[in-house]
Amino acid sequence: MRTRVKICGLTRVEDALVAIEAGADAIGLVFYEPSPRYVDIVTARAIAEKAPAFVTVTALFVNPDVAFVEQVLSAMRIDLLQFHGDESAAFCRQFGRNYIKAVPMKADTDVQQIASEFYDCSGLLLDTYKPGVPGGTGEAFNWQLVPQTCAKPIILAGGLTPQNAAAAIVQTAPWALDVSGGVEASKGIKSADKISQFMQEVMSTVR
Ligand SMILES: O=C(O)c1ccccc1N[C@@H]1O[C@H](COP(=O)(O)O)[C@@H](O)[C@H]1O
Repeated sequence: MRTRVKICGLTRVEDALVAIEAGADAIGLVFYEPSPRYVDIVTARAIAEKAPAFVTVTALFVNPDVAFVEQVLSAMRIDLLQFHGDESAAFCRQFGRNYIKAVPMKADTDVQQIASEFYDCSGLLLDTYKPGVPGGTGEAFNWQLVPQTCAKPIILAGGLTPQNAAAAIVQTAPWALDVSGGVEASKGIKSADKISQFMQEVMSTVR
């Protein structure tokens, strides 16, 4: 089985088309204004419209207002919500949509307990913990912290690149990888070459 791939932080239609053509299973739109990958609703809708069937359009939020999430949901096709802040399980599930929850990984993070708290999530996205930075750090965490079994699908994130994607899969056997900065040419702008290399590395590790 090939490990699934989400390419996050798309800010341009042309980058989304490259990601989809390369075989991305999901694309991510960042609705968090401080991020260099932030997309406004008009741009996000133009990107989302390009996603064919079976490519999951994901909306990423960090501690959003309920009204803002609802505004995004009513403005375009969104298949999956990604919460990357301190949102509670009750907050995440109130929209009645499939969602994934980011987990900032520290040495003592209890992933099993979080899986039980977020029992209805579609996956836990394990990302690098960095004080004051909710995500998109471009830094990997200690993959030995990834549990070998979990009640929820594990999505590995944080500092993934074409150079470490295959090792990440071999070492952690995740359901999916989530990459943003590692396939960029510059902040917010994706590199077609890096996306292609990343997907080739993932495809080289079919299990
Ligand atoms: O990409 C961002 O700018 C971002 C901002 C706030 C929260 C999450 C963000 N991105 C997510 O962070 C991880 C890892 O990113 P990277 O590959 O290390 O750059 C990934 O899940 C992105 O979706």
